[in-house]
Amino acid sequence: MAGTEEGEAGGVHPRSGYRHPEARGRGSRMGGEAAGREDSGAMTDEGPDISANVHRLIAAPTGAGKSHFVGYLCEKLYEQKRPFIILDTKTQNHIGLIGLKGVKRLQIRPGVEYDFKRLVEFDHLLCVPTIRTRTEDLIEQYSQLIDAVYTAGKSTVLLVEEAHNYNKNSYAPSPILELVAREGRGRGISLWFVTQRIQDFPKLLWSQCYYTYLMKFLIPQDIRYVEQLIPDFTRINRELNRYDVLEFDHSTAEYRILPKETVQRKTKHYG
Ligand SMILES: Nc1ncnc2c1ncn2[C@@H]1O[C@H](COP(=O)(O)OP(=O)(O)OP(=O)(O)O)[C@@H](O)[C@H]1O
Repeated sequence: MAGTEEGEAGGVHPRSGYRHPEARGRGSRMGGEAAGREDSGAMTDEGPDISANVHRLIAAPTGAGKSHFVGYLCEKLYEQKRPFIILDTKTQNHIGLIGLKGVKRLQIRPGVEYDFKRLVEFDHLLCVPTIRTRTEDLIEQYSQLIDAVYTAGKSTVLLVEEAHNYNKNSYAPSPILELVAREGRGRGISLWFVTQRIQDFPKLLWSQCYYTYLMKFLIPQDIRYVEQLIPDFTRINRELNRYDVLEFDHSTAEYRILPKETVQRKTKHYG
């Protein structure tokens, strides 16, 4: 693999976190929402833009830093007093977040029926499996929970770990994810999909995301696949160092690189 090539991005320092001028101009689905963010040439310290109630995709290979970054985003939501529900597929992945007061951990046990309608009353919820929960059963229960959130019109961010697992295949999205991706924003629900298998994640769901966050990819087929939605990705990927995060805004085709040093966790990450 090519190493990082500082200075490659048309005179813009690739580590500065500022948008590449050539990436502009794919039109805007978000109206003026992205306006007002000026290029200034200074190092960014503003972090990712999580203000908009929009769906997002976080994708990277295993070990690339997804859950570290997701935890960081949840800390930001928490600071802003914005509700979130994490649907985790691992027992320990996000456990550090329960260090934040009011974050409730719910262990989903196989075969147990939950009153999800009541659970959606919690503002900050971390759902985890037991070590014996099969993925299939977990996805079934999480799908019911997503349905309950949607039905209740609970305004929240739903973080869906291993989001590729919900779908029959990459052309057949899970019905509940498709429904919430299409209609959820109107009910205040943002889906934040997380996946380590970008090629298995349905493009139909990805196309509903306004922001994509990517860490460095190493497999050429994955890079070419990403290029279908982010045309310049081969070049951008070369600019990424390990754990750096690319924030790509699909409404403007602009991007920023968040250097790994800026993705600082307050709670402990056990991933
Ligand atoms: N910005 C960062 N700075 C320092 N270390 C980081 C950063 N991001 C991730 N790491 C470290 O990299 C390792 C892998 O990160 P993480 O667990 O988030 O990967 P992942 O993509 O979620 O992996 P998996 O798909 O296997 O769950 C962890 O030890 C984590 O602490």
